[in-house]
Amino acid sequence: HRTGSQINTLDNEKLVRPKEKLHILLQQAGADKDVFTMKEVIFYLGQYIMKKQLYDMKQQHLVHCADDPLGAVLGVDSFSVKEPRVLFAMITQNLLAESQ
Ligand SMILES: C[C@@H](c1ccc(Cl)cc1)n1cnc(-c2ccccc2)c1-c1c(C(=O)NCCN2CCN(C3CCCCC3)CC2)[nH]c2cc(Cl)ccc12
Repeated sequence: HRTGSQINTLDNEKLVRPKEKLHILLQQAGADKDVFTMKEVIFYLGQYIMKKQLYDMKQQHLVHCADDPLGAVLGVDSFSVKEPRVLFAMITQNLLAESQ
């Protein structure tokens, strides 16, 4: 059977190029390059959510981003960090396929 979290089943070392709006958020979280591994995109988005305190203080797995550019980038008002597949799908829509 498969071990590890479902996050690990996605290729963390694949290189991706964020689209403009997502790239701006990653830069605000401290990123200083144009091409990232998925692992780095996730790390910087986590930093962004922390820095802007977008997570729910009571239910810390909930992220409220309706009034933040993150909401416009992901296309949702809020999400749960407990749904990595949904999250990866929203993030992937903001990535340029590096192979093209
Ligand atoms: C496992 C991981 C994750 C990673 C990918 C996915 Cl698709 C889901 C979930 N994760 C678990 N909780 C979080 C999280 C929760 C609230 C606020 C910020 C981050 C994260 C996220 C990380 C991250 O790099 N996480 C490092 C350790 N986190 C523990 C939680 N810590 C905080 C939780 C809230 C209270 C303060 C500590 C921050 C460091 N990057 C993310 C980016 C987004 Cl778009 C969404 C969520 C996360």
